[in-house]
Amino acid sequence: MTGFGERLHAALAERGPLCVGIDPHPELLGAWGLTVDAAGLATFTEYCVEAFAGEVALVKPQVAFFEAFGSAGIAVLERAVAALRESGTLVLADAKRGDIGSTMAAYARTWLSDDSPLCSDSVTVSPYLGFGALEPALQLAQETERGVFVLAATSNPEGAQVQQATVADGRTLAQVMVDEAAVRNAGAAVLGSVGVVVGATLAAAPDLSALHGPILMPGVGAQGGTADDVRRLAGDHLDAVVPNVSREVLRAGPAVPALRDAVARAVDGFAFLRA
Ligand SMILES: O=c1ccn([C@@H]2O[C@H](COP(=O)(O)O)[C@@H](O)[C@H]2O)c(=O)[nH]1
Repeated sequence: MTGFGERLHAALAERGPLCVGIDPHPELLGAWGLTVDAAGLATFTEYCVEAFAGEVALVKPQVAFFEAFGSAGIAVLERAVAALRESGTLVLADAKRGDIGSTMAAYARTWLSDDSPLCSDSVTVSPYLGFGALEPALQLAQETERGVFVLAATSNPEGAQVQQATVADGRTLAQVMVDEAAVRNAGAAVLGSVGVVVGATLAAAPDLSALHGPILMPGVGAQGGTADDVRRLAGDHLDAVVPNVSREVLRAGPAVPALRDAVARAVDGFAFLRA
């Protein structure tokens, strides 16, 4: 197996520069004519897997919407992750984990260990307990050739209160997280496996020039970010940016062809990222 960054780079080139989110909001379950319970969640997720598996480069299940249904929801998530990975579609578990090192090690095993039922290709992590606290996840990802996406500058307006605060040398905390990720990617052949999250809703991105890793850009569509915003924030890093779209695609469901058409439209809208 090659490293996650390299596999992601190849998948984006083959299937288009897009991450599609599986976010089973209660409103969407209702709009799809499904019950807001574990059975509705299972059907919603099956439609998504059928529409996206083998078609999309990266799929990002939002773990919170599965956890909300307890063990039955987690079972749905386990099946979806396995089916997507089996099809060759890379999976990013959006779990945003971050804790003291010993607890972080357990989170890392959950999402990044070969023998875990939730084992994914990559996971989102929060560095705001200190980047060093992420070490168990960074280490396991390296050992198992998986990836992590570190929250740097998130798409929600509240994030700025913490992420735009500055440290002694004048850098923002968001920039510190990007720079820490860059250290981990040094020497990677194509693209490193430590990505960052930079919201498509931001006025400006941190300096990404040294990152050499994937840049997940959520916030397009439902949160107001546009393809032009992605272009503006991507700067010179077109082949590293992966826009995420969740509700904007999912609102086209539940018909599988309609979901696939929505994916195709989104990929077309980001054609400039292939440059
Ligand atoms: O900064 C961030 C980090 C993660 N997200 C997640 O991405 C999707 C966005 O969903 P949309 O429906 O396209 O708005 C969702 O799962 C968020 O938790 C983010 O939006 N911003």
